[in-house]
Parts: sequence; C-alpha cells; structure tokens
Amino acid sequence: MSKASDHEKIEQLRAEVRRHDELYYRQADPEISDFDYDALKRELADLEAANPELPLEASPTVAVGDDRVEGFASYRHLLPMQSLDNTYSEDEFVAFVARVEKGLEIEGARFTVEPKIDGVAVSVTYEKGEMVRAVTRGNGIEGDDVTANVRFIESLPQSLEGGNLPEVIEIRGEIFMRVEEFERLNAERSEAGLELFKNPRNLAAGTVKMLDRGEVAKRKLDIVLYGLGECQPAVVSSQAEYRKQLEAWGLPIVEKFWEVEGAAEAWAAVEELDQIRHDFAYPTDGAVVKLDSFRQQDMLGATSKAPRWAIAVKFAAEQAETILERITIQVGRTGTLTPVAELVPVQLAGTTVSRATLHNYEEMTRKDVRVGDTVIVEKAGEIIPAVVRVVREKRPEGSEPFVFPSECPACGTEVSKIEGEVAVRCLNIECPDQVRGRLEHYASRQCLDIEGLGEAVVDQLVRIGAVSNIADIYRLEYEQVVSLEKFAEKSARNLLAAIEASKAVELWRLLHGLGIPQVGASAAKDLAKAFGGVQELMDATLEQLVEVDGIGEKTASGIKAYFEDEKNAAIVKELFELGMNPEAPERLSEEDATLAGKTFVITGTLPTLKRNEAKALVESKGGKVAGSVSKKTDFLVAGEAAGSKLTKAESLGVAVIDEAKLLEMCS
Ligand SMILES: NC(=O)c1ccc[n+]([C@@H]2O[C@H](COP(=O)([O-])OP(=O)(O)OC[C@H]3O[C@@H](n4cnc5c(N)ncnc54)[C@H](O)[C@@H]3O)[C@@H](O)[C@H]2O)c1
Ligand SMILES: [Zn+2]
Repeated sequence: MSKASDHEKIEQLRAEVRRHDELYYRQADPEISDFDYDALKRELADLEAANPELPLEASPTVAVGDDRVEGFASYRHLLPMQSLDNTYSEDEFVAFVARVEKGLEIEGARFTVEPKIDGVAVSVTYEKGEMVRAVTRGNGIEGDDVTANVRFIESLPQSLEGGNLPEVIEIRGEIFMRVEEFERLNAERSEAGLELFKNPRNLAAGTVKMLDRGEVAKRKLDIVLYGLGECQPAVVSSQAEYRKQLEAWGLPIVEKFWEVEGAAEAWAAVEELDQIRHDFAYPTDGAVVKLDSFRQQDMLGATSKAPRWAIAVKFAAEQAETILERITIQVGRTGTLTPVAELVPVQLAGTTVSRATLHNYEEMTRKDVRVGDTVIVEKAGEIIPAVVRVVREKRPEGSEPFVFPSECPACGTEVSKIEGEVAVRCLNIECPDQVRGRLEHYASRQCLDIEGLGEAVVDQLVRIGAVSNIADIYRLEYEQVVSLEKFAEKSARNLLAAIEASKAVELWRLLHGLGIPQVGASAAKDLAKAFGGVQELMDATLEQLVEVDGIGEKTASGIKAYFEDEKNAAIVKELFELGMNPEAPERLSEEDATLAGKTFVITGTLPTLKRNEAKALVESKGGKVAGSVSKKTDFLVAGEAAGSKLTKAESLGVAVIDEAKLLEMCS
C-alpha cells in the first residue's frame, strides 16, 4: 500500500475507533462486540507501527478511553488510572512474560492471576479509613466524581475496619451488576414494553453516571476492589499482600486469585479461571496477570496508557454460527409480541442452543433478519442467547423480508405500536396467551408459589375454559381438576389444597402476582412494608407512592393506572371475596418504634457491636441508618478512630453519641 493511502486508512480507523469509544465509555451503549472493537484497534495499531512518521498523540491507541460526561464534577486522580494491554493469544502472553523477565534480568518471575471483571472502573479514596470520594477513570488523569451514586452500593464500607490504615489511599476496583439484578430490571422493562438493557456491564456503566438519584437507588450495584493508586504511606509491598489487606479492611475482593511462577504456571491459571468464571458473582471477560512484587513493578514502569508489568488475557465472547429455520412470535402476559428465532441446534458456551431471542419488533426489523439466514448467536453477557447479526454473504437467493404479524397470533386482535415503545402489543386483555402468562406468573415460585399449577396445567385450564383470570383459580372444583390430563384423586386434592393454602400468602407475593406494570419482587416488598394491605395500596395517592423507598414516579403511576382499571379492581375484589387473606409484614407497634423518623450514621470501631449489629439494632426500633452525614442526620454514633464523618457531624451540629448511649436509646 502507498504511504498516502496508509495515512488515509489510519485517519479513517482513528475516527472509527473514536466513535466506538464515545458509544462505549460515554453512552454505555456499544454498537459492536469487544472482540470486533479490539480487532479494529489492533489493525490501527499495526498500521501506525508501520508508519512511524505519523505523530501518535492524536491516536486513540495511546490514550485511555474517556468516560467523562456532563453533569459531574471533575476530579484529578493522585496517581493516573491506566488501562491494560490485552491479548487473546497464548503466544502473545508468553512473549509478555519473556519481556518482563528480560526487563528484570531474572527467570521465573512471580505473578498473580485474577479475574478481569467486566464492569466500570472506579477509584475509591479513603482518608484515615473513611471513604471520601469515588471517581471514574475519566481520561485516566481526571475522572467524574460519582461519590453520591457510589454511596448507594451496600457492599462498599464507608469506613475501613482494622488497622494499618494509610493517611490516604486510592483503591481501584470495578463496579458491576449481578446477573440476577440485571435480569430483574430487564423483566420490569420488558413488562413495560421498554427496550431491554443489553448486558450487565452497560447497565452498570449507565447507572454509575445517572443524575437521577432515585433511579440509582432502585438499581442494585455491586463493587469489587483489586488495584492500588496512591497510598501514603505505603502499607504493603506486593499484589498478594495487598489483596489480604483489602480483605482485612472489610472490602469486597476478587473471589479467586492465583500466585504463580513463570509463563507456564500463569497460563495454566488463566485456563483454570476460564473454566470456573461463570460461577462468579460478576461478569468476567478475561484474566489479569500482574507481576507480584511492587518493587519489580516500579522497575518496569508504564507507558502513557498501561503498565508494563501487567496484561489482560481476554476471553472472546462465545459466539456460534447457525441457520435460522423459523421465526415464532410469543405473546407475553402484558401483550408484548416477542420474536424468537428457531435455530438449527448449535453448541454455545457448553449448552445446545436451538432458540434465541430477536428482542423486539424494532430490533429485528433494523437487523432485517430473515428465515433461512445464517446468523451469529451470542450469549450476551453470558445470559440468554441472542441473534447478534446476520451473515449477509450467506443469505439464500430469493429470501423475503420477514413480515411482522399485524394481528396477534394468539387471538387475532390487531396489534398496536405504542408511541415510545420498541415492541408491538396485543391490547386484548382476554387474549388467551396473555391470560396464560398472567396465570403462570401468579402461580410461579416468585409469586404465590402454588405447587402443581405449572405451565402445562394452566394451559389445560385455559383451554377447557375453566379459568380466565386469577380469581377463577379459587373457583376450581374437584371434578374439574380431576378430569385434567395426568390427574388422579390424590394429585387433584393436592392441587386444591395448595390453592387453598395460597390464600394466606405473604402480602408482597400477592402484590407481585397481580402483575402490576413495573412492580417486580423487590418493589412488591417495599410496597407491602409501606402500606401493609392491598386496600391501603389501592387508596394510596401518587405522592404517597413516590415517597416509598424504591418506588419511582413511573412505577407509581403504573400502580395507580392498574387499580384505576375497572377490570383489575374487580378481580382484586373477587379475590378477597373468595377468601384471600394475605399476611402483612410485621410492623413495629408505635410503642416499639421508639426511633421512628430518626436517621443514624455509624462511624469508627465501636467497643462491642459490629457495624451491622448496630445497624440492625437501630432498625429494630424503626430508625434508619444512612451511609454519610448530612443535615438530615439526627445522630452520629462514633467509635474509636472516627474520622471525617465526626468532623462533618460536628460542623453541622449533628448530635454525636457513643455505643453506650445507643444501647440505652434502644433498650
Ligand atoms: N465494544 C466497543 O465498542 C468497545 C469500545 C471501547 C472499549 N471496549 C472494550 O473495552 C476495552 C478497553 O477498555 P479499557 O481501556 O477499560 O481496558 P480493558 O477493559 O481492556 O482493561 C483495563 C481495565 O480492566 C479493568 N480491570 C478489571 N479487572 C481488573 C483486575 N483484576 N485488575 C486490573 N484491572 C482490572 C480495569 O478497570 C482496567 O482499567 C477493550 O478491550 C474493549 O473490549 C469496547
Ligand atoms: Zn392477543
């Protein structure tokens, strides 16, 4: 290739990489897979290496992707937060080890191997053991101050436990979202007809950068800590020691960690990690291999972008190619039509996959997925298989665009596209698929948990016309049940007994089972606690609903709209007439709730109580425990070595008490 055309190509690739950086780091909504992105960047780096006359300053290959967005204050890291060089190959890994050993003039260097968490990088600063700040990586030099959002992370202690505390330390880690939480949020979105989040990483990244604190509070984030920035004075001298120290301070750390010597041992650990990583709480996309000794790390130093003493070995997201045989449309309990790809079975990440989601109407139309196409399926964030793209070159001749049905495949009602939603819906509330979906949801494990009322039984009951709504379940008679397929006297009696028993269910389960838009299990629990009864919930005003911790405006209006619908209200009324008698969560009597309305903050080491014991004590008396001191704090419970919180409480005039006083208040 000529120089001129090389230069042109480099410019083009730089622009392309910058565009993907913007989508990934700032908007948390990447368009291509990490594998494809890394390949693009590699191509650019290779071209740049072959054309050294072009200055590199302007290239994204020598800079850290910038995540800073509007709305957050910038904060300068004491020590820069770097990226990592990465590789997908064993050969390159072996070459890395050889470079390190040559640089140190030793053989058999000692390394640590740990999971590479696929989350959002963050630097948490503790001063004298008190958490004072959390900042994103930003451009590596300066990041966004996201302290307010990070304070919602329950697993992150506001103060460090134990001794050996430096004056100031920047602890680096990764904020992530657990798969269960990701699925919970997506289930709620799917019910609301909203576009689904693509994977836990993007969702965590988006959440860390939200300005709406109420929404952040509703999404549960988690954190794991592994890295070191500034530390004054130094308190540890190796990666392995550092991990032990993090644990002793009470911080969440990576669950598996290897200490190895030389390339072969290190690679064996990387492979072992790949085998077991799916059981970790967080999504992982590789292994990070680091030189153990801090002294040796310093000897090797870093480039502008990454340390020379560490490397990420990345695992490619598992994808497989197969043929799409048919497209079926499922109608969910809220009427959403979901297109599903029926595939020629293919092995993917250890399981046989024969169906994959095509997400929704808009997404599949945009991808122009057709029957007969060769498609790439991927386990997105290792969860549900999805069709990620069509291999256009393999499209058979004469294939036709898929015509999305204009009528509901279950009931024939014309489907509607609601403004602002990506899905189309069947709005017929009596649609048999929706009825089935609602009944299955109601009887399911996370709701009323009626044993014996599974998919197959619900299906039969709907088909013979025995039930058309959840109240009908309680009208079932022995004769009807015993005549179902595969039922005999005993199983029929058992089912009826399980149905009867479900009348005394915990209130939150009933609330979840009703299928109110946006109300998942956790919202149902919050509502049950706040209102104590279905009638009380029905009577609640919009203002009262939003006041409940964990309930946002959208959910609140969803609840109002649900109960304002006459059909829903009638069914709820029938349920109670048929004997529904849910058990309200225990509430403290006014006499016992002596600390109701009071907010406490706990800091330092208390003489006898652990922090969570003190918290439980306050809550048992109806009080609240918050993570940081503000004007709203009523009492600061201060123990040994209380740091900045004490100073802040004093400056705000907040009452400061000791453990003895707390015990007295709670007795
Ligand atoms: N799909 C896209 O469009 C797109 C765009 C930009 C970036 N990306 C992805 O992001 C990657 C580049 O991002 P990056 O610069 O954040 O680098 P990286 O994710 O490849 O590696 C560096 C980061 O890994 C994190 N990390 C996780 N576990 C760690 C551990 N145990 N020890 C040390 N660090 C750990 C740290 O935050 C560190 O900054 C690319 O490899 C690419 O896959 C994708
Ligand atoms: Zn229908």
